[in-house]
Amino acid sequence: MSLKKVLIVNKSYPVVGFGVLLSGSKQNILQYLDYEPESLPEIKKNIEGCDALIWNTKHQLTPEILDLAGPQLKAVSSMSSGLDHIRVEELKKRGIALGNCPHVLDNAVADIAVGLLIGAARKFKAGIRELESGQWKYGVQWSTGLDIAGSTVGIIGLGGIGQAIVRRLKGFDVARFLYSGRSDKPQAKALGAERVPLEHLLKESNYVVLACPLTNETQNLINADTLKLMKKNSVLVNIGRGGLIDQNALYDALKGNHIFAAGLDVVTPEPLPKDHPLISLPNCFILPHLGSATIETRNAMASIAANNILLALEGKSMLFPAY
Ligand SMILES: O=CC(=O)O
Repeated sequence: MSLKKVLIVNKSYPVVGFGVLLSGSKQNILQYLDYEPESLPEIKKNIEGCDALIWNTKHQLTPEILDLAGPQLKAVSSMSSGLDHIRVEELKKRGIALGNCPHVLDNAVADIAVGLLIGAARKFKAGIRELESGQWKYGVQWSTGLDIAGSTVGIIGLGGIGQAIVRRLKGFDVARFLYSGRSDKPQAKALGAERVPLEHLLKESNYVVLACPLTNETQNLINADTLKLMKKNSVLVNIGRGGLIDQNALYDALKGNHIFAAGLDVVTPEPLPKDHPLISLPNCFILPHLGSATIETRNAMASIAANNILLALEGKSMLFPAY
């Protein structure tokens, strides 16, 4: 293999990933950039002449950045499952191989979804606030939340993560699992999940879990109109992307108690400014995008991204090609 330049745009890229890249060829030149919000000018400065990119930044990989890289750019891998930060069609048009890291994070993200669901339904945020401010009261009606047993759970997007969520929640004595999405999932039968139209799912579910990718079709899927369909005592969980929800509409629905609570691992923007209105709400339980953040999962993702790149540079198919 001739000398190659791989640009890793990533904060604290796991050492296993470097190991994989170096194992493929001792001749790869590795450049490493920290993933910071302000790093875009630095990325633009360093990208020229790269043969491959590990693109793990919230910045969009745009035609302008691809032009700056140059025509030798052959391969791009995200270190994520979602590809909403990459102009997929543009890369395809230019003949650049593109890959991602799906499946390996399904369990870790599903764990966080269940954590959010319990945390939101059982008022963890309000309870912790009261505990920390010395307001812990005792009373049979204090801080009462919602049961999971006997409930209907609606999963929007029954992919690998959605399925892992259902598997976990089966242990919680959920009465019914519904799902909606673009296609019938063959796995649904064994999981006992029934495919229904979105509107039906929103009306029937006590828990609505967003586990779908962000696309033009799913942008603001949860908005003022769809929130109105949800039950008053329902909980909304989002482990997909912040853009799936119109956050102003969610704020109004939570503030007005039109729905009971929300549990969000993903928001817009990330990081969310500390004075953001959603943070002020006791019934909005927010985590800082921890979905895939376990040591094992991040190592596995780094290794897949590196293998995607190595394979493409060798002219082979990536482990997880996007097209
Ligand atoms: O959010 C995480 C991912 O898409 O991998």
